Amino acid sequence: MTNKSLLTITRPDDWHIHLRDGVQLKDTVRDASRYMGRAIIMPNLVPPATCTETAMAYRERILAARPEGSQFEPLMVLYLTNNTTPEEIKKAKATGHIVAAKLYPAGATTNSDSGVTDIENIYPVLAAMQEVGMLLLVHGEVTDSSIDIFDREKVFLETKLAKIVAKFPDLKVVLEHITTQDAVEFVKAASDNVAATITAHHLLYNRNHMLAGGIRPHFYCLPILKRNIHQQALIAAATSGSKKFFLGTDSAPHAKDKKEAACGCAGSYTAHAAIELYAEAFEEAGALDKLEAFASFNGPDFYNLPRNTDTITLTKAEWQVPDSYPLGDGTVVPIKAGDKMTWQVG
Ligand SMILES: NC(=O)N[C@@H](CC(=O)O)C(=O)O
Ligand SMILES: [Zn+2]
Ligand SMILES: [Zn+2]
Repeated sequence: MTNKSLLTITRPDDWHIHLRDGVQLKDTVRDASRYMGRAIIMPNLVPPATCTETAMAYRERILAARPEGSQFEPLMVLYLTNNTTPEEIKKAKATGHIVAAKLYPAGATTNSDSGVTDIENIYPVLAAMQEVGMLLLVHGEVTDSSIDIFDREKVFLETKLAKIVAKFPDLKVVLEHITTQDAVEFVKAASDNVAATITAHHLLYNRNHMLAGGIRPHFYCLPILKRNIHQQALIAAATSGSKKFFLGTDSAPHAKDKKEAACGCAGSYTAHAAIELYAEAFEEAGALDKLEAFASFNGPDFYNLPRNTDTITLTKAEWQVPDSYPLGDGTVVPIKAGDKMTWQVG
């Protein structure tokens, strides 16, 4: 339902989020579970969740960190390494709680050092995933230091992902947090087994927001914000009505001092206002009527899970984002810190 000041949609889910661990968990889970029904929980912990036991133990810690009465459901993901076995995939799948495995090319992003060094190393694992129906989630960037950082996603599609989807046509693949027109085109041209998540920050911002008139470290995330034409292509994809694109915030908190540093960490925090940020982007594009499918239908449909059956309501009401939020024993500076937002849930 839409009218001038209210927007009611089926309860959304977040198909890509980092909740971290330890003392940070109660803060990240509180924000993530505010209205998201489920979330795909990224496994790039230190050390990463590489086996069924560690992923399931992490799930228990997340469940324990939920606010009283919360029904928030964490959907777990195995972190693929060169040593992952097909047996581990089958064991993980049998739990019913581990729904995907994540390919981090080694060194591509935050906590990816244990990732896969050569994708051919995991072909037997991908075959097992295809067989049991476990999704492959991909951080799609090459790590070759000779490739320009702004080209790493495009080169990954051409040199790596094209091979994977050709060799494993029945494997369901989600290209995570896409940032380029090239990725939009790749996903559109691929079979129905290939989809993509899009973050709110890649819909709202381009590299000028990060680099023009001063460097703004809280916009620094991977894959890095690209030029405006890519932002426009992402907006067009998200609002197109195509079932291949869905909500994944990639909300990735780092403590303030780890971002505001000579060598700052990659990752932007958006879970404090996830659907509100997407609503601003969709409204700006004149496509608020497309938000529900993107946020609440396309994800569960692709994962073969039921859609949520209840609703949330966004209200057109201005509020100011705090300068920071607590994050364990430190703080995190969220996207739009100190700025006004125009949609509110509640
Ligand atoms: N997106 C990021 O810039 N950072 C993520 C990792 C990731 O999703 O690549 C993180 O864990 O901090
Ligand atoms: Zn990533
Ligand atoms: Zn991520």
